[in-house]
Amino acid sequence: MSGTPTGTPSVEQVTAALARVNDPEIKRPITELGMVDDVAVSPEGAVHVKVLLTVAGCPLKDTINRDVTAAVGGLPGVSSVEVELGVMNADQRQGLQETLRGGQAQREIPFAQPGSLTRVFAIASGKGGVGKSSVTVNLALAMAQQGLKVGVVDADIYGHSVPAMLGVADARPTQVDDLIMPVPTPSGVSVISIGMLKPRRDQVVAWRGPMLDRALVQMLSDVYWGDLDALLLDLPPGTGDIAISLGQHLPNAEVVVVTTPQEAAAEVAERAGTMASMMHQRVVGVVENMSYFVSPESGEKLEIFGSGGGDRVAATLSQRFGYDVRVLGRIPLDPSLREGGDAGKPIVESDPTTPAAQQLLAIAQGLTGRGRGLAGMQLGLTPTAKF
Ligand SMILES: Nc1ncnc2c1ncn2[C@@H]1O[C@H](COP(=O)(O)OP(=O)(O)OP(=O)(O)O)[C@@H](O)[C@H]1O
Repeated sequence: MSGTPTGTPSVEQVTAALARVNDPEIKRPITELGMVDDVAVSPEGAVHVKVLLTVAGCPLKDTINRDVTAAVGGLPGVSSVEVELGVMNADQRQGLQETLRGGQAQREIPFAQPGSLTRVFAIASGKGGVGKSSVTVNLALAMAQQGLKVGVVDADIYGHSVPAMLGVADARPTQVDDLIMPVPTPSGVSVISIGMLKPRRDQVVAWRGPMLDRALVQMLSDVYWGDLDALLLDLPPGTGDIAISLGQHLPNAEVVVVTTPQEAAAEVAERAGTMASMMHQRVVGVVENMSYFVSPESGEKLEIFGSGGGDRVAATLSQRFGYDVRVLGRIPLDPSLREGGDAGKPIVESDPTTPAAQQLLAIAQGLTGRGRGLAGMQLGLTPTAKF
């Protein structure tokens, strides 16, 4: 489409430029989401754009303002850009929700639908503190580095540490009526945490089965995840209510069991793996974390937590399930892994050449690189599970 006779862009050309601006949370063009309310171009090339935010006080309004200004300001003949920010009314928000739900009024878990192309990985452990959350965030980032669209659900009611590890500790999700936007993180993965659903951040969660179940379903169905290639869930340690709920709602989840080399940790990890199998989920492998420490002085490999835990869990689960459960990788103890987590910059991003990061990158590759053949499929014991 050509511009106006005076050389200024037409409204259509401005709109076409706006179609290249994505809403930072929904990750779709603002033009598709009904967010562009008005476009006007003066004969002198001054452009006025009215953008409707989904909610008042949208935390990302500055990003939207900047992206719109940059997209329109780059057009030839534009002398100035004025962005007016408004807020959607109830009807417009309703329309947005319908667009996002693909016209479906009913809320459902998209990842449990037949034909869903999202790989769901549940990261489980027998006991706390073995590094399950660290493994989850690093695998998520490693998969994002492979070019995949990745979401993370922090379902660990005891320790929701995932947002901090991803650099969004204090973020709260934007809510458009009853649709929740996952929080975008600097590394490109989106996250929602059970901690974000609490009315107050410092509130202690004392939820029992049904409330936890509702919280899990909410994180899976009320959150607009868009088209994800992979969804990773950080489960609470052990074999509690969340593990049961997950088995019921997402039987197609592939379970990764994290353990340390220690005998006691391995024993409870076996229970967590067995629980997943009872819920008809497939255990795709074992990650042995804190496997060893290389002394910086002598270069000696010190087995601080003993040895053999990963192999033991893999052997026991293989024997119990009658299919091969492999050790996917062994991650050494590395202070920079902890520091990366504390700083909100996981090690695969902050220190990717370390042996720990290399192991995590290889584990992610092993999980996603495998085709969608039989090896990646759930056992097929439930009618809902198709992959
Ligand atoms: N390989 C490692 N090297 C050094 N520190 C590690 C390693 N793995 C985990 N850590 C550190 O150990 C602590 C516990 O890890 P993390 O929170 O990931 O465990 P978790 O199993 O998710 O615990 P919880 O279930 O209690 O939340 C964190 O401080 C983390 O930085």
